[in-house]
Amino acid sequence: MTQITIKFKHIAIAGVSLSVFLIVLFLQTLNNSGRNDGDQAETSHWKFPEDLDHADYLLNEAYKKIAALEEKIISLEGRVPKTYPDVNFLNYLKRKRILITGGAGFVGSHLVDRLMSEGHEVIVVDNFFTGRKRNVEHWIGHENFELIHHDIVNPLFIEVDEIYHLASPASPPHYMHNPVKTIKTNTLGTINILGLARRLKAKILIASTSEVYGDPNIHPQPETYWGNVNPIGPRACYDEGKRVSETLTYAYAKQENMEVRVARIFNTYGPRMHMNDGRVVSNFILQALQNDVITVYGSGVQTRSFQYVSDLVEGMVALMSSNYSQPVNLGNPVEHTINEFASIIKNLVGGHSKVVHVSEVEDDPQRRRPDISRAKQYLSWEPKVDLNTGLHKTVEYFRNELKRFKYSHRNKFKFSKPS
Ligand SMILES: O=C(O)[C@H]1O[C@H](OP(=O)(O)OP(=O)(O)OC[C@H]2O[C@@H](n3ccc(=O)[nH]c3=O)[C@H](O)[C@@H]2O)[C@H](O)[C@@H](O)[C@@H]1O
Repeated sequence: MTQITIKFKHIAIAGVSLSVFLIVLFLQTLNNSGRNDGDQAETSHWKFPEDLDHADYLLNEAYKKIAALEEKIISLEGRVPKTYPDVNFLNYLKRKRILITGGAGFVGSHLVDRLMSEGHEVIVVDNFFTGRKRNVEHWIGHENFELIHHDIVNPLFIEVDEIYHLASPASPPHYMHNPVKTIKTNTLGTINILGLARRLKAKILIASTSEVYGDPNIHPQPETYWGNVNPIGPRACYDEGKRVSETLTYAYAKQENMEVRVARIFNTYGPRMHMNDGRVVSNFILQALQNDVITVYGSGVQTRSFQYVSDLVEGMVALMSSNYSQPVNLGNPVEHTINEFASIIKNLVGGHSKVVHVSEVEDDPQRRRPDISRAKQYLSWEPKVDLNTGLHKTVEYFRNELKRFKYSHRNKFKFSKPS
């Protein structure tokens, strides 16, 4: 049935194209004969007004036919069933209604995929500041999926069993773009979502960050470390925002007797990172793919430990289903300097990019590596995807994104190269 419909569509489109072609040909002939006859206006038998009227009439008729065919195509397209990724069937006892705030973002959308494929009902709430409909478009229309355009700074009233609260910009250039809004999202937004969880008696997982440790004096960082954050620096809107978010979570848990989970997420990368994300993984890969200079901020001896997004998602799901309510680090403990990371990307992508050192970033944490003993002990979780495997997938993703941008006129002006 689908094939017949598609064939019919092609025939219809071919028919419309042929009609348009014949009409244009006819009009051109008319026009040419008009011009030729005009040269010998005195002797000609050309009846200009009548012919023009007739051409108008034909053109109108053609427009009508095209409009009718277009309508037909739209109605036929509506009948072609959309296919979705496979999902398990869960009976009503096991199936949960799960809210993911920020579910159209990079991490959120991978979590959506995981929970949808398990067979749950997933409701995504996103204000699309950094999230994109494209990240979840493969679920739009699915009976278990709902997408709500909403900013969590305003209260939200829906009915769910569990909440993953991820909504917040996470990349430094994004969260510094509007620091007040970042603080509002992580304070007012978190209060609204905790309030919702309290009303519904729903279990809630808060996405916190390694940034609560600031520029750490203890290495690697265990969850018991209280951190070293500059409260008035450029990163404070996010670092302090997330610290307040954690404080609120435990205040609600104690006062309202709620079940809470807190994931401290370390540097995460993978497909669906935004082209304009601005974090080191996407910047370096895009620079290498385009043979631009690879920009290392500062000396490049600062370190990070990178985890692939599927590992993070597994960690979050394990944390939610555990009985453990204290904060848990989710990250990959394999640590690299940024200089090393630049070489890794350059070797992986190839090309002839040069690595250059540009000015350092204010308050840039100098060392970061998670101590994941807690996650191992309480969640039996540890990362599985090594850097090489994860980066291969991510490079492939960005290669395709660049092709999309090259051939899509719509996107031509949207992507500004990382600098
Ligand atoms: O990726 C993440 O998950 C983390 O990213 C950021 O933290 P940050 O480690 O500063 O992330 P990047 O912007 O990717 O920077 C990593 C290091 O690379 C450097 N960098 C970044 C970009 C670039 O083009 N060149 C470069 O040398 C930075 O100066 C920094 O030392 C966020 O603040 C965290 O919330 C988040 O958990």
